[in-house]
Amino acid sequence: MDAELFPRNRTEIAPGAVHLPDWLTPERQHGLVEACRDWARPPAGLRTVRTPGGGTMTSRQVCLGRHWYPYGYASTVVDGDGAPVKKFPAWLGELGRQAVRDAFVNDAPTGEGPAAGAEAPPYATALTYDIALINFYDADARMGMHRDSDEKSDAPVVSLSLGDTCVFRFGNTESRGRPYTDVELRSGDLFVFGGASRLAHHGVPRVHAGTAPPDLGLTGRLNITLRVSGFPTADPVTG
Ligand SMILES: O=C(O)CCC(=O)C(=O)O
Ligand SMILES: [Fe+2]
Repeated sequence: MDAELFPRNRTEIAPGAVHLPDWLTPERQHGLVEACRDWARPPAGLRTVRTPGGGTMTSRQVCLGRHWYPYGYASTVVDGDGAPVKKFPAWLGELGRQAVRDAFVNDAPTGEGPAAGAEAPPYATALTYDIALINFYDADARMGMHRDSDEKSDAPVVSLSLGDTCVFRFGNTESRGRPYTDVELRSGDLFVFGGASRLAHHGVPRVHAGTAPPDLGLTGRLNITLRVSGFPTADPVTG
């Protein structure tokens, strides 16, 4: 690990919102980048998202389990090639549960990947993650302040970062403005927001180009958020 003047520790940014630096091992990061490359291929691959006002999002996106479009979920790419959304793999759901377990255990280690045998909060094992939104950011991409509010479940959102470092702005539930906290998310970092922070506004005002770990083989930034849809008709996941 790089020598740091100030070590990066587990930090509770707001009630229910936790940053765990270096949660993913380099090997796990590599595996996730490879998986993202596969998911990004058509059909139902990486696409530019058009907003109802006629704008476009600068990050590009691919979804698993359910297709997100502004502002809802569908089983096909209704605002793209029309193909069925790719399956959400069971192993990704297990990673989501592990993330929640580690995020809400105070002494979760960092730099060693998921903690083995950490005691789970009682609800963590029952969380059925079934949606992934994967955003790819090039050097100029941003994401405006928004809330993740199209899910019908209040389960925590699990966010995994790969590649370039970004500024992640984590705000409040009332407005897109202050108060907010800017957090640097680097490759391998985990951020989980649930509880009182589940509907907090957040965004990505800046990506620091060229900061990805050289060995990762990724130019740009990938972010994977795992969500529980809470939809009664959610398709079963596959391995
Ligand atoms: O890229 C990020 O870190 C945040 C992504 C996000 O907020 C979203 O996908 O809803
Ligand atoms: Fe979001």
